[in-house]
Amino acid sequence: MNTLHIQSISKTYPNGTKALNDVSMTIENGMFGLLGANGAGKSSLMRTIATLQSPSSGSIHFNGDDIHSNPDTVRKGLGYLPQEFGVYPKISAVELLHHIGVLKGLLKKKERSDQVEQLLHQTNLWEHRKKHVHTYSGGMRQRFGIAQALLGDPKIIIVDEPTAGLDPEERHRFLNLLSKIGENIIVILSTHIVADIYNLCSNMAILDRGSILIHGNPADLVESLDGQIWRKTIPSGELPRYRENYDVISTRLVAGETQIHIKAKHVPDIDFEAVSPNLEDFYFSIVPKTEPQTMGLS
Ligand SMILES: Nc1ncnc2c1ncn2[C@@H]1O[C@H](COP(=O)(O)OP(=O)(O)OP(=O)(O)O)[C@@H](O)[C@H]1O
Repeated sequence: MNTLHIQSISKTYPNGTKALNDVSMTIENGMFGLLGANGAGKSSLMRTIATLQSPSSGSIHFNGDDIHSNPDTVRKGLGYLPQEFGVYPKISAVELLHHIGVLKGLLKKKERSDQVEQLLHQTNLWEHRKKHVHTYSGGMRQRFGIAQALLGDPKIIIVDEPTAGLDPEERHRFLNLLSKIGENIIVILSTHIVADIYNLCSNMAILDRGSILIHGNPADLVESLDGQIWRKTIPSGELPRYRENYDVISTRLVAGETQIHIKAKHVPDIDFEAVSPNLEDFYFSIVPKTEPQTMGLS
């Protein structure tokens, strides 16, 4: 079992932005989802775990090693797929993987070739291995990103917003790949897509303005709202009145009509309908309301 122990991490950038504020949690093997709106601090936390930046205070231990005191030891066991992978050189996927493998210290050619071949099969890129990576579709690039992250047999993989811009089929394929990988190592998935976390992750945390609001098992968190979510379709002009009188956690347009979800321990009014809560309801019920909430966290 691998263990990542994050203790009281804070990060303030030189311009004074406080991106992380006293973040603590322990992550073990499996898929861990980090959910939060734009600017919540997800990438800052990912980059700190990946040792690409140091925290202003606090520490992170991976299997007992302090990762910022021993970055080299930790980097060997770590794979990172950043939000922006950058510019791809005009060389084939197989050549690029060999190149990255050498940078990761896989110096024995035979061992490297075996890994590259196995990863190209695992990510379904074998038949495209001779194509230049810059000609790949978005989904293929992301799968290539996972292949390079897995080179060197890491014990922890960090993927930052990996499904942004993928079509539904590519997204499905990519997430299946991640969940298989997550059986044996730690996979940390940062996203603002709630469904991805609910479907894949055994544990998750919600980050809001640099702080962890809650962490736990997604199904348990959702279950804690059982019997407390109510739905009603209303004329959109009446929304302000409902906001005044009820705890409206989210609104969505359904066939041109406004549907609201409210949170209440008892049926709020005769024409509200009880609904089974989902992770979106949980998210909106816990994140402080700064502006009107809409379904979908983009
Ligand atoms: N290098 C930096 N210098 C200064 N401020 C930064 C830097 N990187 C991020 N920030 C700021 O820190 C806060 C957290 O940003 P971060 O990118 O970690 O959030 P995020 O949850 O990953 O958001 P997104 O989903 O938009 O990527 C934001 O206010 C952002 O503008």
